[in-house]
Amino acid sequence: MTAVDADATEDSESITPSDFVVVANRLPVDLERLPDGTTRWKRSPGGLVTALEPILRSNHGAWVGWAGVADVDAGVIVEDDLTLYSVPLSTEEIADYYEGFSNATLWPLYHDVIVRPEYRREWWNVYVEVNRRFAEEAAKAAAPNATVWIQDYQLQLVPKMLRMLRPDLTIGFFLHIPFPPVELFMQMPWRTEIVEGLLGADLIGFHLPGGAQNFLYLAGRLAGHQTSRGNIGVRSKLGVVQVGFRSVRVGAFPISIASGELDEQSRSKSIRDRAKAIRKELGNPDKILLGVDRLDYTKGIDVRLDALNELLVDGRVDPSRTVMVQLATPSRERVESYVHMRGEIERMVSRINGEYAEVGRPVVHYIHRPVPREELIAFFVAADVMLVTPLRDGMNLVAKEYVACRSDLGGSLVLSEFTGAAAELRQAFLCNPHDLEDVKDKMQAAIEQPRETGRKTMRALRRQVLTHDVDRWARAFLDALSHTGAAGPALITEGESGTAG
Ligand SMILES: O=P(O)(O)OC[C@H]1O[C@H](O[C@H]2O[C@H](CO)[C@@H](O)[C@H](O)[C@H]2O)[C@H](O)[C@@H](O)[C@@H]1O
Ligand SMILES: Cc1cn([C@@H]2O[C@H](COP(=O)(O)OP(=O)(O)O)[C@@H](O)[C@H]2O)c(=O)[nH]c1=O
Repeated sequence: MTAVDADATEDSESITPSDFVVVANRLPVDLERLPDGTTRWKRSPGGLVTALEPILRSNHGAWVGWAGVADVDAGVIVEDDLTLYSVPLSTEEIADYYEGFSNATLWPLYHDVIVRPEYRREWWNVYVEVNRRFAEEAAKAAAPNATVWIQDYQLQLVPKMLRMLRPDLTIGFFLHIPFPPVELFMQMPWRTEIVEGLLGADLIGFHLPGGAQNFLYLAGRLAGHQTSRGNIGVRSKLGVVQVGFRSVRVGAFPISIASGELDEQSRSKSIRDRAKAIRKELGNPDKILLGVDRLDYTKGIDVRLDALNELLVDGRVDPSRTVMVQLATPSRERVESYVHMRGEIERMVSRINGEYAEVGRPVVHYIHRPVPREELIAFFVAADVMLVTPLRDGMNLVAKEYVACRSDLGGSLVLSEFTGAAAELRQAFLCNPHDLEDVKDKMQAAIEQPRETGRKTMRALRRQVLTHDVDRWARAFLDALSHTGAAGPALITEGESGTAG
């Protein structure tokens, strides 16, 4: 392991621990290795950072996570009111913990086994070891009676490990991906260890009541604990698991985006101008269809390409007046199923273009690299039809971002029923991605939607997205956590209080 520039990092022994600690697989910054061998930090503020940054800063918070590159020990980085504790991972640990157990076992199992999960003991052993290191780092970062919020499927054992190290802490856990149906979860050879790992938390949050309910049932069946019986609500009616003297709460807290900020950004002149320029660069088509995803088999990029192909074959879409843009960020590129899927998608794009493109006028524009934020917003503003067709997705923030960017009330959203977002965006063109005819019908209806109907629909969608932002999500979860039995001193949060209870 090489150490990063000693001037930028500090020795963890000399740092004051924090009252609020976030623990996630990735830090909110990525370390970049430059061609000359030196490194530099690149901020990657996603929705989670945006939502938590004010709370973190008001509480002199800390973030524990991996810096995104192998074999580098970045140490502890102290910014004004925020301390970053990096957890170094070796090349072998990335292969076994991140690419292996997290993304070739848990990810496919939790996404309805679209791809067959691989159960390998050596991956599990490294997952346990790496989770232990995250727990140890979190224990160092947390002040007495602090609140610690652990994020996502990569770290499901951390709640129990951390509780054993630091019983004084209030511990929350949030799962960003779906929690699977009971029958699928039962495949997992280490199912009891995972359920018990999560039960180390005081509050376990899921996007949807269904996932929370599945977990509640398994806590009784696999770990033998007493559980509450009533239905779990959205930000309300939490379930309870009795773990000895501790009551663990289980709830549904659908995540969202910084919608107000995005709405404002999308109204700027520079974005509007860029959106117009994009349309012109695409040859001024009547309709621009857009897909924006990590290149992941869960996202159903193949589904929408298949549907478009058939609509073209059937003559229901005119290739001279319609263009599709697919922005696909590279993701988990060393995992076999991702390599395979990339080949499939690229074959489908060339097949459509081979049949229907003219010289200088492809029907499908495919970009396989990360797109800068401003450019992405301009694409949202330009697109007439947004295609969000996952086979399964925990939430899907892209769907909400598209809606937040449409203050002009233009555009239509085709949205898979198998996303968390579909539970909130009911007015979208909801489709079943397993039913190709349904996807084709919804795509065609979205393309042909009359302007006035579209405006009404978009107004309703925007009301939902603008009133349920990521700040509300974080506050609802943290308020519920502060009402659990174990809670220490309340955190300083801003604005109204959440509705969970
Ligand atoms: O860190 P990576 O392996 O590059 O993957 C990126 C993130 O993907 C997943 O996102 C999920 O969280 C979103 C926000 O809650 C949700 O909208 C989406 O449906 C999920 O797929 C993953 O859960 C994160 O941990 C990854 O960092
Ligand atoms: C393609 C692309 C996306 N983004 C941003 O990434 C996130 C994606 O979030 P979502 O919940 O839809 O899905 P996953 O977490 O990936 O499973 C969203 O905020 C996009 O705007 C981006 O910044 N750049 C890109 O090229």
